[in-house]
Amino acid sequence: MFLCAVRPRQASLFRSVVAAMSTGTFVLLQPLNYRGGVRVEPADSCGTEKAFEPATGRVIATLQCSGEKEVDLAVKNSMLAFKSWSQKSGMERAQVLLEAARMIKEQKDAIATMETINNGKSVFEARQDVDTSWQCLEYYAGLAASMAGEHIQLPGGSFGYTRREPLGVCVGIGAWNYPFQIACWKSAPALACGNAMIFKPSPFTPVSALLLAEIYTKAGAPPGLFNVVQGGAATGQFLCQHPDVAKVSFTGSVPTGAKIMEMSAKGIKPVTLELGGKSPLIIFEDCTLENAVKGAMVANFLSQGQVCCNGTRVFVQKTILDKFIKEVVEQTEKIKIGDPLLEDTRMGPLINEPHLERVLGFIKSAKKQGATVLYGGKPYVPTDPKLKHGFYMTPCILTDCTDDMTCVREEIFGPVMSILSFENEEEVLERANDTIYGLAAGVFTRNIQRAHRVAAQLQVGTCYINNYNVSPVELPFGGYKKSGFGRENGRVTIEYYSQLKTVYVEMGDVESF
Ligand SMILES: NC(=O)c1ccc[n+]([C@@H]2O[C@H](COP(=O)([O-])OP(=O)(O)OC[C@H]3O[C@@H](n4cnc5c(N)ncnc54)[C@H](O)[C@@H]3O)[C@@H](O)[C@H]2O)c1
Ligand SMILES: O=CCc1c[nH]c2ccc(O)cc12
Repeated sequence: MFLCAVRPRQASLFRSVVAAMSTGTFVLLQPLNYRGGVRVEPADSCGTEKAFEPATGRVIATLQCSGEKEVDLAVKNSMLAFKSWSQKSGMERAQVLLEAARMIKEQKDAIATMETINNGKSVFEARQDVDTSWQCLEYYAGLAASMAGEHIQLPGGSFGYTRREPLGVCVGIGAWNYPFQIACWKSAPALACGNAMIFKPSPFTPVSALLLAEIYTKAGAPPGLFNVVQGGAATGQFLCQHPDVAKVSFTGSVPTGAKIMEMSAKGIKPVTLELGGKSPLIIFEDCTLENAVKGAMVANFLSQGQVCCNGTRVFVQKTILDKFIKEVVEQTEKIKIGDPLLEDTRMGPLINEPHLERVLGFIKSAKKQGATVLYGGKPYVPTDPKLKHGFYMTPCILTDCTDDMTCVREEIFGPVMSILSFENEEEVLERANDTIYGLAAGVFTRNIQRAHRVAAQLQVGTCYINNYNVSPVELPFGGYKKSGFGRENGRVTIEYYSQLKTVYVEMGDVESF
């Protein structure tokens, strides 16, 4: 039996314990809320939620969902931290973020192991997520000191200037697919701008946000600057409705996003919504086929397909359809499914049983509607007996798909690639844009004019040319249409975590009536 984490001064012990950890051994024993720089049990609760180890199907924790009182305590505590933090210079804030980034880098394997145990993604991928996480902290540390306003000369020697100021206590609400990374992508710009943050992870993945909270404290953040409250929808509602919360940044589904927006509207709070997608990936006959095939795999099977921006509608030009299908099936057959903590595993289990059933249900309905299951799409039981109750399935390739099928219209959030064919550019653009979503898109072609022409016409927040699912922190990420608004990452995100004050300075006399 292992504890999930230890106090900051025991961090090296934590690293060695976690590094030695194997699938099926982990138990959560410590409190899971974080307030005032320490782990705490919630002051009150509104029910419980179970967190699983998806690889084995074991329950690793039963969470107490934080009630209204606990949420209020967390907000009050964060307001105190905000007072001192918001008065610090950008350079001072940067020092804390840089130290936290250094500690994340140092504990990369331990954090990735924990993420894998709680989420099910392969440890190979989880390490990449941790890299993008510390990079995000470093990036916003770099911007913190350069946050500045303008000086504007006015008639008669008068002038004005603007100040970029923090918002206050911001709430981050996360999805379960990138638990640690989402916590970093929200907290790093928030803290860099001088805000405090209360983060609520998905109840399915409560673990890694706590590791981040402990790291921030150890890096020198004042107690309360980054608090964690655990819980589900009710806890999320208490947070969004709290009058002293200044902003909500949400990552999750469209229906929940709509509710968050409604609650925030009542309190006139700004929101960032990072929602779902059904992104098109367009493969032209003049592409480099090998790259296009790899791109389609990355666009569909990373994190067991549980990625919001996945390119799940794969449009392939008719002239290369057969070659593409043959190659993509060959590559998919090679994906090693199994224990996500093993170094050579590339596909672990899905997040939980109901989600696995839901994904398999989409495949069943695709068949009914006339699609062909060319490969996979079945429950999978690894040979290792300890994994037999895990939530595994084989990656699925669907062909003979049409634009009106459910598998082509709805977000599946699992390893299911729908292949569609097209004749020409004009036609494919119209079909690619025929969706309520607008998170991302991809285009594979060696024709440079075509690549940019297509990118310009796709109604999406991110368009990949000759690659897919690469998210460097320097580039803004977010949606068009029902995939949300606001951005994470990139310089622009500073604007989403700050407000602009204008100061007018009179150099003459006041003119009266
Ligand atoms: N665009 C992006 O950046 C992005 C990233 C990851 C996931 N997603 C999307 O997230 C979805 C999968 O994640 P999920 O199942 O965790 O989504 P979800 O909407 O069910 O839950 C997301 C979070 O919202 C909380 N929540 C649920 N109801 C709430 C309410 N009424 N008020 C406040 N909080 C509430 C949940 O507890 C969880 O923390 C997919 O649709 C996926 O596309 C989007
Ligand atoms: O799952 C969708 C894309 C994504 C990957 N990592 C993160 C982190 C934070 C987000 O809001 C979205 C994503």
